[in-house]
Amino acid sequence: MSSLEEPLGLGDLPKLSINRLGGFLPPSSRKASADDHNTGRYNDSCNGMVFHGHSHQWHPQCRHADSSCDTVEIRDLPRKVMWDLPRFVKIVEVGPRDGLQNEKGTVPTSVKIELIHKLVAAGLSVVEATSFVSPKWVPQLADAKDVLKGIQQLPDVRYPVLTPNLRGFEAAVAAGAKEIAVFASASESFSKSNINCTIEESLVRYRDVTAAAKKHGLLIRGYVSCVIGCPVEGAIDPSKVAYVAKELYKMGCSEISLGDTIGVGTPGSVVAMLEAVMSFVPVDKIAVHFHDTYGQALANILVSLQMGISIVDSSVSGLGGCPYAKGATGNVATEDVVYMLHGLGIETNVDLNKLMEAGDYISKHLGRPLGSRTAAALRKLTT
Ligand SMILES: CC(C)(COP(=O)([O-])OP(=O)([O-])OC[C@H]1O[C@@H](n2cnc3c(N)ncnc32)[C@H](O)[C@@H]1OP(=O)([O-])[O-])[C@@H](O)C(=O)NCCC(=O)NCCSC(=O)C[C@@](C)(O)CC(=O)[O-]
Repeated sequence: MSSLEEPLGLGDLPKLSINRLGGFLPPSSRKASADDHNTGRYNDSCNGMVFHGHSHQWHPQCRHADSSCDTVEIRDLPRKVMWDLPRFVKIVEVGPRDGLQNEKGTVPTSVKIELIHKLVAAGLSVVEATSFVSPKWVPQLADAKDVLKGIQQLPDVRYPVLTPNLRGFEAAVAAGAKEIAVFASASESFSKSNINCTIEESLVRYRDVTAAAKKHGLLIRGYVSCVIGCPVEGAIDPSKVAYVAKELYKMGCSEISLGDTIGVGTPGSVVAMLEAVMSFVPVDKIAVHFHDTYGQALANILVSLQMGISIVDSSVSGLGGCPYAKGATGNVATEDVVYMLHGLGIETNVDLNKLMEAGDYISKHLGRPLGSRTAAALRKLTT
């Protein structure tokens, strides 16, 4: 990584100036030794804050006088301060589907395919490719078959596609899908406007789809939308989200993605919702999917990580919205998620530079500014 794409976190600290970091971070990620403490080598740079591995407590007042102090790797500090953050987060890139389904104009199939290739080249191991839905409902993705057939699927990369019914499922399999996603809602009103049926009707339908997928040995992702709020019904009770998540899990979804479709969640409401879902679905099977309407998405992701989640959906350049959720903005930008995660010392396997190239490519094609704050800031620094 070049220093410009490096987040101002605990990544490659020697490249960063102490002043820019507010004098807080030490100039190296190696272990601080007792010798360092005695010589006071770290005093200026860390304001006397040090983590004591033996007591598992944060000591803001420590002046490094205790030479027996058993310090932990400084790179690990965020995970200690913020309780057991995961070491690795799997990012599920949803831009080519959730992003492009909301575009007014039609994006050529070749551009969609090139975008997916660029995202995979950036290191993303899951790229949601398209939807096999009714073209009357979502004309933007009417070329689903051509997109899926056109991409060069790599063996270690997943390319899930949305399938709302058996018809979509069969078309997806015929086009080479190895993973499908079913999408239910925790809100009755949204279920009707999005897939034209009640929640219970959708679950019946998805039992057929998931049974067929299992027969074909396909992986199945399950979405619950409106997990915090609905454009019509307002706040959604966490127990409703937990119910739908549990049903999707029971029918064989190996990952349940919880969508704050209109982006109204805050860390407070997200904690309550996740707690309810975690009573029924193991934490390692849960993904979070935040839209950034109120600018809360990164905070919501952080609190989700603190609760043990390690799968995060996001969309390159913040593309997206939902055609049936008026006013909802795009998903949180993948670039911003990667920047935050790398700043926390969490691995993603994603190359931020290459990811930004993908964001640049699609933003230029759509004729709009970069939707990622990280990409926009780094571009300003380099021009
Ligand atoms: C579910 C249906 C199909 C019901 O649609 P319907 O109108 O109730 O059903 P229908 O069976 O009467 O079908 C209508 C027409 O579509 C055709 N059709 C029917 N199925 C298919 C299919 N699979 N592929 C292609 N064509 C299909 C069908 O043949 C018929 O064509 P006609 O006879 O009139 O010429 C429709 O409502 C639909 O496609 N909805 C999808 C809407 C959508 O994609 N919304 C965006 C998803 S985003 C989301 O859910 C949130 C999420 C996941 O991103 C998470 C978050 O952000 O929080």
